[in-house]
Amino acid sequence: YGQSDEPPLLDGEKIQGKGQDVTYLCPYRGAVRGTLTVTNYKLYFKSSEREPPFVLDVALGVISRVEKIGGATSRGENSYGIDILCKDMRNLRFAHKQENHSRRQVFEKIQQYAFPVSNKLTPPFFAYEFKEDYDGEDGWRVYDPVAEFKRQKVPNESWRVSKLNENYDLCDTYPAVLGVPANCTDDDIRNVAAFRSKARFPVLSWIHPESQATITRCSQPMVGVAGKRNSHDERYIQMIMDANAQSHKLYILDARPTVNAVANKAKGGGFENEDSYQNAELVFLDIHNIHVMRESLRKLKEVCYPNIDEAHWLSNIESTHWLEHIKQILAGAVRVADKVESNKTSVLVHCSDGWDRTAQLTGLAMLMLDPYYRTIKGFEVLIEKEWLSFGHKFAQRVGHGEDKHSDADRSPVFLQFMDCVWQMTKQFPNAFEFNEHLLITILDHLYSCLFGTFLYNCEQQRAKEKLKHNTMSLWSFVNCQLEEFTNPLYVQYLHKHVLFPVASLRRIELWVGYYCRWNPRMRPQEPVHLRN
Ligand SMILES: CCCC(=O)OC[C@@H](COP(=O)(O)O[C@@H]1[C@H](O)[C@H](OP(=O)(O)O)[C@@H](O)[C@H](O)[C@H]1O)OC(=O)CCC
Repeated sequence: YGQSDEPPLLDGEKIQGKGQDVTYLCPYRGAVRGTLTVTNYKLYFKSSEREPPFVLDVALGVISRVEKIGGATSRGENSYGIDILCKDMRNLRFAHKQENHSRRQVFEKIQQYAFPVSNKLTPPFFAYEFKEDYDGEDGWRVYDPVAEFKRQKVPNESWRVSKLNENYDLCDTYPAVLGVPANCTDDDIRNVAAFRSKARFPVLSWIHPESQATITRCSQPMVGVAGKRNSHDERYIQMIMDANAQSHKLYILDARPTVNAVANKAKGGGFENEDSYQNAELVFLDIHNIHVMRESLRKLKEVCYPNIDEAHWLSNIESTHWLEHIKQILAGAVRVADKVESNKTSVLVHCSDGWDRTAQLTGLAMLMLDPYYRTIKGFEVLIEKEWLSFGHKFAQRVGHGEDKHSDADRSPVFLQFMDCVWQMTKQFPNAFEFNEHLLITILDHLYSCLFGTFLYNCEQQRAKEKLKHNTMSLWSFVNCQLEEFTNPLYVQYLHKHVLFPVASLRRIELWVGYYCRWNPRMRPQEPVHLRN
């Protein structure tokens, strides 16, 4: 056949628009002439004069902003076209010929299908139209909360599995199935939930198989400026402590900087007063909020794309503070893991809402403490449990389908978690069954909206949308080709269970494989065919 410029189409994918004789202004390879095709899922550019052909294959979900460059009167070379800002650290610029009148159609189709929620398309995401067999793998069956509790030998004499939230009317952002102290009553739970922000009361994340020390998680107590107390909350935390016979102490690790924890009092929130929680020790971990992290990544993108100023590389990276934030998160998780493992003492982790920094800390600590989560299936369970089922607001933090690129609720919280996981794989190269390609693939599909896995903000919404029935799980795609995502250096650790990464800046590296992935100079010569 001739060199067709038609994109390969997925099941359910249809071409919506096409621009002939468009020029992609590649920051590294210069101007590339070719054809730009827009479908209901992706943007596909293929060069017409190069051998081998140069291809760009970009899921529309990764687009954060589309702008027209130049107008009818623009005369300069390549001064008339489209600028596309992406969520995965790159921008794409295409030049059109005015006389072709192709820009409008292409621009409008990209806008329409990159922001299906803002444009009220039905169904709202391509995930609802995409079907694939994946050798019969069903990723929706990877995680079952009761089975995961069973793997942790819960229920036991100290912890029970509660279905009080099965209709999500106790806490609408929590999972239906929860681990709670065995001797607390449902009424206790209702009273404790009333004292915690958004009813996200302390529940079990992980229990140490030998010591029975636990990691529990929650949101901030509604202490407020008046310093309100709640005897149910205080007694409940005592029950968590008593559930661990090894220790008469409990650490409450508040992820926030103290200034923000105090500021939250002004909105009725705040933190536990140690006088009210007798045997608890409160520690602040100094991890900044979603706004600081969003700004930090914005600066990092500026430094990494498109060109890298070799002379100022290190000082530019330092000025983004990104690596300090990564270090702070990893150091916080090490403290959680150390208290549980070395001190055999239970830890309660919280922040303001308990769905961003708390998920980072419990997830990372569980990776350090339990080798199961370092397997591919176990890592999938960890993401389903500590991130998806506990209501990390993926749709809002990523902005799925919305054209609100400056939304203050967007923030790279999950990306930071994956960056910390990558740091751990660098420090322990044979402790993880999965490789860097799995981490990058998960992040690509955090944006792509090809799978139902990361859609919406909490379990209740996902149940309502019947995602398990109407969409494919990302884990189907992963589990049908495990060899692609397996770390060849993996040694099934039989003895050494616990990993303590060194969370100091001298050991933290910039994840160039992700942040500079589009810059061929930063990577061994990439194949010309750039697939996302
Ligand atoms: C006088 C008004 C005081 C006030 O608004 O307090 C509110 C805090 C906002 O609280 P912060 O904790 O700084 O910031 C919050 C956390 O990032 C939280 O994530 P997580 O799950 O990790 O907790 C997000 O879900 C919230 O959207 C965000 O507002 O704002 C500040 O502390 C800014 C500095 C004053």
